[in-house]
Amino acid sequence: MQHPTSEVNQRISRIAAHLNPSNLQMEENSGLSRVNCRAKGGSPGFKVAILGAAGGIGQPLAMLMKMNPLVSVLHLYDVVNTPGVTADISHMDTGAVVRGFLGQQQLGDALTGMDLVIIPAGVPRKPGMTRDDLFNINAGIVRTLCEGIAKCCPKAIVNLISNPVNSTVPIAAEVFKKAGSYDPRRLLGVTMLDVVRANTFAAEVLGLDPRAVDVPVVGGHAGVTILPLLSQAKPSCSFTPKEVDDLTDRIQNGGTEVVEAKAGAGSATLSMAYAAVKFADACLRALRGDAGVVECAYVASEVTELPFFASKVRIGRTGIEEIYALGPLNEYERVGLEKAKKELAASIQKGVAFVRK
Ligand SMILES: NC(=O)c1ccc[n+]([C@@H]2O[C@H](COP(=O)([O-])OP(=O)(O)OC[C@H]3O[C@@H](n4cnc5c(N)ncnc54)[C@H](O)[C@@H]3O)[C@@H](O)[C@H]2O)c1
Ligand SMILES: O=C(O)C[C@H](O)C(=O)O
Repeated sequence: MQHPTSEVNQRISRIAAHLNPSNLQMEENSGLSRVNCRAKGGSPGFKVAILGAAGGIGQPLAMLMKMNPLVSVLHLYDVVNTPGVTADISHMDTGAVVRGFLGQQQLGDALTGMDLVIIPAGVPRKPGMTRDDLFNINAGIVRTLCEGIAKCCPKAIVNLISNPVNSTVPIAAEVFKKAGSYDPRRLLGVTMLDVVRANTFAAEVLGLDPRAVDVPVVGGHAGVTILPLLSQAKPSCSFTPKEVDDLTDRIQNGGTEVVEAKAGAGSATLSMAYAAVKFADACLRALRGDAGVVECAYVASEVTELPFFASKVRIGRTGIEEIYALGPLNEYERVGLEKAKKELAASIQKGVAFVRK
C-alpha cells in the first residue's frame, strides 16, 4: 500500500512535468501514465534510439522497430513532431516501451543508455540534386548528433543513414575521434538499400524470388561509388554483358529513380525504412551473440587504400569483428572499382575536412 503523501507528491510532480513547457519529454504520451501502470519494466531486449524519427524514413522505421521483439526501449528524437509520432506508435501492442524527445535540449536524454542509435536525420534530395548537394545542411546535423552520442552513449552501435553517407560517416568518425570515443567497429554507414535494390533488380532479370538472391554491393553510397558485384551473386548465375550494364546502371541510380518519381516530395523512405530495419535487426542479433551475422556496410576499412569503404562485414557483440576482402572481380568490376575509388576519396576528404577545419 502506497503512503498517501508519496502518492500526492507523485501526482504533483506529474502535473508539474506536464505544465513545464521546457519538459516536453513524453512517456508513451497516454492518459494512463507509467506512474499509474502496475508494471514499470519493459520486455528484455535492447535500447534503440532513432534520430530524425518524425521524418519520411523515421516514421516507418520507428513503426517497424516497435514491432521488433529484440527492442525493449525505443527512443524517438527529432526537432519537430515527435509528440504525435510517439503517441501514435506507443499504442501498438508490442513489447517495446516508446518515449519521445523533442529538440536539442532533450538529445542527451534521448541518447543516454542506448545500445543502438539509428540516424536518418537530415534533408533529402529533390530532382536534379546529387547526394553531395545535401552536404552543407546534413554535415552540421550529423556532427551535432554525433557529439551527443560521444557524450551520452559512446559505446552504442551507430547506423548512419543521412546523406551523403560517403562523407557523413567520415564526419562521425572525426567527431568521435575529437571526443576520444572513436571505436571504428561501432560506426556503420547504412548501404543496405543498395543491396536490397540489387537483389530485387537481379531477381527480376533471373525470374527468381528476390529473397533467394544475394548480390554484394561494395564501395559507397552515391552514383558510381555504388558497385554491385554481379559476378558474385548467389545463387550462382550468369548475366549477359547488356544485363550487367543495365543492372549496374539501375542499381547505381535506384535512388534517383525514386527521387524523380516522387517529383520533389523527397527520396526513398519506405524501402529505406525496410532496409534500415533489416540492417538494425542484424546489428541487434549480433549484439545478442548470434554467430555469422554478415552484411554489407560502409565502414572504416583496409580493404582498399581508402580509409572508408563498403564491403561485407561480420558483426558481433562488439560491433564489426571482421571485414571481408572483395574477392575475385571481373574486368567490368575492376574498372568500376577504380571509378568508385576516385569519387569516394574526394567525398571522404570533404567529410574529414569539415570537422578538422
Ligand atoms: N543511406 C541511404 O540509403 C538513404 C536512403 C534514403 C534516404 N537517405 C537520407 O536520409 C535522410 C532523411 O531522409 P528523409 O526522407 O527521412 O527526410 P525527411 O526530411 O522526411 O526527414 C528528416 C527528418 O530529420 C529531422 N531533422 C532535421 N534536422 C534534425 C536534427 N538536427 N536533429 C534531429 N532530426 C533532425 C527532420 O525534422 C525530419 O523529421 C536524407 O539525408 C536522405 O538523403 C539515405
Ligand atoms: O537517392 C537518395 O537521395 C536517397 C538514398 O540515398 C537512396 O539511395 O534512395
